[in-house]
Amino acid sequence: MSHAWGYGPTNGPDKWGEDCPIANGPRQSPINILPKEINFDPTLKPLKIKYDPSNAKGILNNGHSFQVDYEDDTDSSTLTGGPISGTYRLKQFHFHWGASDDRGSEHTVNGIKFPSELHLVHWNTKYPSFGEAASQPDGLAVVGVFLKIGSANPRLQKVLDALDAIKTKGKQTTFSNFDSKTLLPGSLDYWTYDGSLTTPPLFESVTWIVLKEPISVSPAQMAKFRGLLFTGDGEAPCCMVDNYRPCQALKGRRVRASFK
Ligand SMILES: COc1ccc(C)cc1NC(=O)Nc1ccc2c(c1)[B-](O)(O)OC2
Ligand SMILES: [Zn+2]
Repeated sequence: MSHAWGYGPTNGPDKWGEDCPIANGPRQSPINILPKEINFDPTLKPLKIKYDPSNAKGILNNGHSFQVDYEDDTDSSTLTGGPISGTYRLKQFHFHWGASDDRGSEHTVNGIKFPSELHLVHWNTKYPSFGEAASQPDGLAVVGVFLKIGSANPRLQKVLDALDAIKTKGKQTTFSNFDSKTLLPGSLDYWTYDGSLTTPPLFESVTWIVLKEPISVSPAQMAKFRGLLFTGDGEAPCCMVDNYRPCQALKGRRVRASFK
């Protein structure tokens, strides 16, 4: 690809392999989750999530999604337990969504797409920084949460209200005192497998932890996501929608469940 990657017809997921050969690697994400073919693994521990709301720093439109960034210079917002060993620090969270409610998630369950998927990104503190960890096989742990159309989710509202200030690519604003733990569903039951970033550079560095229980989002709230633009100020506007990668081949990988 001569131009930057994206989700359009000339720079979208089926073109990423031109610049990123790992796009066809052995542990690519996302995948379709088939619960009937998954074994409960009694050795899996419960997830332990400890987030400090004061670590929230800012919210940014990065031209592919929007992300809420966290202070990660101490162990005050961490993920431990689950399938991982050691301590992983929360770095950022972001979403993927569709142009309509029938698609938008990256992972699918029995082939079903959800309208959106939340990714909470954590890096392994055995490495000195996120940038170092991002390319290591055990570098990242991402908690994926499906969003399902239903009643308006009050926990999303503060994030949605900030989107007007970051409509175009490159815009950012301060975003403080937000407890991302409130975005999680009641149950922390999860599926887990070894995978990758779902956007270039597609590093095969992610232990995926996909929660079984979705959180709710209303159609009006989904419309707010779709009001963002992929494009920057002064460019021909292009709605930020369908910023999800299609499912990739499992290539023999095992998916485990933390629940029966
Ligand atoms: C240009 O992008 C980079 C350049 C340099 C470094 C070190 C990392 C990145 N990208 C990156 O971390 N993406 C990224 C990180 C985490 C997640 C995803 C993408 B996702 O799959 O969407 O969900 C979880
Ligand atoms: Zn993501």
